[in-house]
Amino acid sequence: MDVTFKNVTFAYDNKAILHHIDFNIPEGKLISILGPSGCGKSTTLNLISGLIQPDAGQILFGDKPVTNLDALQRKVGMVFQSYALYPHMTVLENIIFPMKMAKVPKTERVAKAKELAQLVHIENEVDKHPAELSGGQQQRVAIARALAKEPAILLLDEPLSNLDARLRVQMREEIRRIQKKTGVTTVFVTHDQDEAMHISDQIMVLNDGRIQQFSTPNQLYDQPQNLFVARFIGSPVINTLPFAPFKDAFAELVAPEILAQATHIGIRSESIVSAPHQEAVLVKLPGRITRHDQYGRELLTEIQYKDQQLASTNFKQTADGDFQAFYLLKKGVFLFNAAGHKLMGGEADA
Ligand SMILES: Nc1ncnc2c1ncn2[C@@H]1O[C@H](COP(=O)(O)OP(=O)(O)OP(=O)(O)O)[C@@H](O)[C@H]1O
Repeated sequence: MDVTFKNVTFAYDNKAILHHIDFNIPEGKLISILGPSGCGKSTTLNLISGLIQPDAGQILFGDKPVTNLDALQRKVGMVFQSYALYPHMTVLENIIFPMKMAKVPKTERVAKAKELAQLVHIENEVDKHPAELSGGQQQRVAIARALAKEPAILLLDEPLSNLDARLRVQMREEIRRIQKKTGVTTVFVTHDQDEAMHISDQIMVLNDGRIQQFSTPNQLYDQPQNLFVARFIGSPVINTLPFAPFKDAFAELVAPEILAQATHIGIRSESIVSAPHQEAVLVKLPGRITRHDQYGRELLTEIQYKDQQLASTNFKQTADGDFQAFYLLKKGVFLFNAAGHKLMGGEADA
């Protein structure tokens, strides 16, 4: 089922949380809502679920307006950070519970619960109680229980934050697999850009109750619409510097109106190279290597250009203090105006 928000606004006690939000979540896709703490991610999810209602605007599931329907009527499945399993019930009983509430006949619900246990790879633990399971296993049960309702939409609110780093990576792959297998439209809330980038068909980047960009992971990285998205997506974080020291070097490269408006330049670390190979070069600049740091496989090189420091992850090792030319590639260099809007970079032919 696809989900549409039309001009949705929401406030807590007169404090505006979401401002005129418009979006469409396509059917059968996995969408992440990504943004810093307090930006309105859970509020957006709760509006989709029907736990809260908007102050203005419309919410549709498919063609059907659901703005005034509660969570039960909307048929959503929810999984939270805390697994919220029933401790006195076995795994199988936990998965069965929503079907029991929906008065699904007994043999049918037991068969369905076993099928779901298999889907989430928990079939060998069905007679255990939640306390006997690891965090990852408990989250599998929570997902199976949410799917037992045959929800129109599956909503996951930071479901992996209680797991350790390795298990998080494993479980995000699992969620992706389960979502693909079931085809259920899924909305996943996270503040972890790496998680969102790996799991999603599309990512809605929120900041301060406003959608900054709603695109595929690659588009967010290669074609950020503003400085916030450019800085929020990507690791290491993009170099963002004042444009003034670069202005002369860019005079021949960009239109005069862009040159006049640009206040900041964003440069991805891999777009700063010591020698260009096949890639399209934007500009050659003089610089001094000030530092090299090896982090596992990654060599991070610090380059001084005029009074600015740039970090590259795509540089050949040379002696520190060396003067040498470096190159900025076309791909991964962006110019922004004072309001943070992108003026140049990330075009399809770059
Ligand atoms: N029940 C509530 N009453 C009043 N204010 C609330 C309530 N719930 C959330 N807020 C406020 O609404 C804003 C958005 O909260 P929300 O939980 O949607 O953010 P979030 O992006 O999910 O954050 P986090 O990543 O920290 O969970 C925050 O400023 C929060 O303090």
